Amino acid sequence: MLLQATQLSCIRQDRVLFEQLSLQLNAGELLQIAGKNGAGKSSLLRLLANLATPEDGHIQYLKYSLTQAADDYAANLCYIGHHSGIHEHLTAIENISFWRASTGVAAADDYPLLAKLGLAGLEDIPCRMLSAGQQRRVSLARLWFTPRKIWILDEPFTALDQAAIALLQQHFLTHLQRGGGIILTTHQPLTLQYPEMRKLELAYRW
Ligand SMILES: Nc1ncnc2c1ncn2[C@@H]1O[C@H](COP(=O)(O)OP(=O)(O)OP(=O)(O)O)[C@@H](O)[C@H]1O
Repeated sequence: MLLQATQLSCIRQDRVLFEQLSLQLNAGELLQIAGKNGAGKSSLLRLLANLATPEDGHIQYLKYSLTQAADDYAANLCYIGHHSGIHEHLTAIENISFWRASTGVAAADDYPLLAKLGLAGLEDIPCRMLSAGQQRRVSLARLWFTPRKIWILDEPFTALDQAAIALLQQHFLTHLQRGGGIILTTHQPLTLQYPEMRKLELAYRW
């Protein structure tokens, strides 16, 4: 088991988004968190990414609590939230070089990767000049070179066209086959069959 959350509670603006919520993520598994707008999906992902603390409950990475193993967990996690996380003044190549350097991944020729992501010819212009979908592609490029076991992805398909969604879903499959795990939210249907896939529906609570 990669990740286990036990009896989590989360309160935002005096509203209990969820309580006594437990889940687990195994190697090779994709877990989709579903629910209406405002149900608390992003809030749950932020707890699972150790970016916020639950009101109650605890989270374990392997057999360690996140408070004990925060650094180890961070080194094995790739979290991509609603915002692209790219530096708009830097080019796609510079953004990737920055991520590589900041996560200790060796430098490499990233032009082929950007071409694979449909960004050929756009590698060396500031990202602010790219379209929303192209910026999203740059942001997601991390998933192709970051050797991290757990991916937590908040609406990864936002702004992507069908071809990019298909490419990303195929890459999910490769990651799962290598023993990684994925937790994601999406309002769009997943169109690939994954060997181990579960869906957790978060009810909207008033
Ligand atoms: N940092 C915060 N401070 C105050 N309220 C927050 C905060 N984060 C989220 N909320 C509130 O918590 C509720 C759940 O938000 P969240 O973003 O988790 O929902 P969601 O299920 O991801 O929604 P969507 O499908 O629209 O992305 C919302 O009503 C939101 O206003």
